[in-house]
Amino acid sequence: MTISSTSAVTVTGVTRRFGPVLALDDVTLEVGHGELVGLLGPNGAGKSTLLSLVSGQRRPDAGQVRLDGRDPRDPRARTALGLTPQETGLPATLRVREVVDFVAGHYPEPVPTDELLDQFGLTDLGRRQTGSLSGGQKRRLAVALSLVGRPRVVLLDEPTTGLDVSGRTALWDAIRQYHASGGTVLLTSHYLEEVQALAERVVVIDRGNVLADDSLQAVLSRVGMRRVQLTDAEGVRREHLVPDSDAFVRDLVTAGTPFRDLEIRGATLEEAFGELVGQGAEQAAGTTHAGVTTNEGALR
Ligand SMILES: Nc1ncnc2c1ncn2[C@@H]1O[C@H](COP(=O)(O)OP(=O)(O)OP(=O)(O)O)[C@@H](O)[C@H]1O
Repeated sequence: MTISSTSAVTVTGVTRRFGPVLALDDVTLEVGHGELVGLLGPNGAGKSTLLSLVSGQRRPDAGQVRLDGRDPRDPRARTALGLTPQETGLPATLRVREVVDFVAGHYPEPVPTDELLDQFGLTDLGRRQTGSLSGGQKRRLAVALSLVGRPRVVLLDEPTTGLDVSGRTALWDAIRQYHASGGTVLLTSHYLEEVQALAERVVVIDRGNVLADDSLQAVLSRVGMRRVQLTDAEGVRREHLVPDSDAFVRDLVTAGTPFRDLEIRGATLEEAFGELVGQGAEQAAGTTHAGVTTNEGALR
């Protein structure tokens, strides 16, 4: 892979250990300006470690990380960076508006506080102390704070975990709006639906290794199976995973098998992810089977 020094983020041959744990194993990744990249992987895959290296919080044991062409441990490289870590410690006695004003005060051209609060549905909570906010409200504020300085690059570690459906949708809109204005986003998520809804490019990581790095469409197409759903003559809804749905339906018709309410769709990102991570685990363990636990589209 050719690494360009002018990319938003470049990670070249990066290895990071924590004692005996190899969190990242010779990882190379490039994120161009204006890209929206979803970083997927099961628990402990190395996603947060990667973000902590890109944000300059940690140093790689080997390899190089660059943010806008600079070492992210240099504070000047981080002036154009926004970050929402998995957990954000908000000062409990400060009001929402005060926290936004405080963070905004560190930037030359911050988003006006009213505009930011409105964008994240926080206007009515502006006078509330952050300690009294619900988990979902705190999360929305944490993501809002990452955008207050009009960053060029934003790293979001599981931005919508703990949010209800409307909170998640509002946050997706805010992320899309930021991206549409030219911003670069690297986000991790356990919600595959979220990555499928937002990302143009997907990087799948497991056990510190990049298993796939491709467009969303290309990752989806790795799972060649089609899902055919139909209701049979007894009124029972049945589902078939088949490589060629046209041939499958043709065979049903030729055989005179009665069916109704036919639905055919391609693979979801969840299926593609399961296949990719399953393959990686098989290679690592030399086994023939590996499972991925899924729960309502969330990977844990
Ligand atoms: N400070 C640390 N000390 C020791 N081990 C660590 C430390 N930070 C991370 N690790 C280990 O490194 C590996 C990668 O962790 P990381 O947090 O990057 O995974 P992740 O993909 O973000 O997982 P999750 O989806 O659970 O957040 C894990 O085995 C983790 O236990």
